[in-house]
Amino acid sequence: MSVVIREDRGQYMQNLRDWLEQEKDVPLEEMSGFFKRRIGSYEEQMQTWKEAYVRIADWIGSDTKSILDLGCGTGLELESIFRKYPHICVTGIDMCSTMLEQLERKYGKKDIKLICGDYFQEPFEAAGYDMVISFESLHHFLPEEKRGLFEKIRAALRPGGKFLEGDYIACCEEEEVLLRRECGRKRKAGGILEGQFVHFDIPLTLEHETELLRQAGFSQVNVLDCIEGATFIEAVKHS
Ligand SMILES: C[S@@+](CC[C@H](N)C(=O)[O-])C[C@H]1O[C@@H](n2cnc3c(N)ncnc32)[C@H](O)[C@@H]1O
Repeated sequence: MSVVIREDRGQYMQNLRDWLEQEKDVPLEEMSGFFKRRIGSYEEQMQTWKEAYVRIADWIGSDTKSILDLGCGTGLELESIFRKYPHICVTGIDMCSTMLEQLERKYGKKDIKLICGDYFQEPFEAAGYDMVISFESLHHFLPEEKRGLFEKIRAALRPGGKFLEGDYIACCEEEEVLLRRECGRKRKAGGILEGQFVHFDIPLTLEHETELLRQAGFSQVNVLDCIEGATFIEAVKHS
């Protein structure tokens, strides 16, 4: 399927440039602190993607018994999944304990295991999951960081398993380059150490994101849809 990432690319890029100029002196915030400070309004903010949260369940195969959710946050993407598959077994990883506490309050009675940690560092059970999902989390990382993570995701899937990524994808190379450059500038200005995670969006273009998935060994990579700027990509691990 060919998807349109932004309907009005020219206007979108102009708005982005204006916003970056307006925010140029705003310091970066460390990742988990960013979400912790916003926990009160977080779920309301994320309603931009309410349709995406509902649609995500359509892409979970009916034979899926176990899911690994990377950057699960408060579990917004799990609502439609649990509604459709109440007995599905979920492992959720997130580095923000405050987000996980909210998830626990909602889904504590479900078959769910929560890990408070960094998904780049946490080991994943080899061939342990039918699906790996991640919604609106991976666009904070550089391609060289994501490449190794995609290999780890592939190894965590059973043969025939799928990785479903729903994320912010840059509409053009200019957006990818502009945001990465601005992130680098802000990191330098704030004296942020290499390897420290900050909340700043550095999405890749669809071409670059899907190429990384192929490089990680996924032979079939399908673009499913783009809903309110969240692009869904399915990467299949062949048996
Ligand atoms: C925008 S929120 C999305 C959360 C959830 N998927 C949703 O849609 O509501 C991004 C989440 O990714 C988590 N996150 C970012 N980088 C992470 C990392 N390296 N390891 C674990 N969690 C991470 C953040 O703590 C945050 O909860």
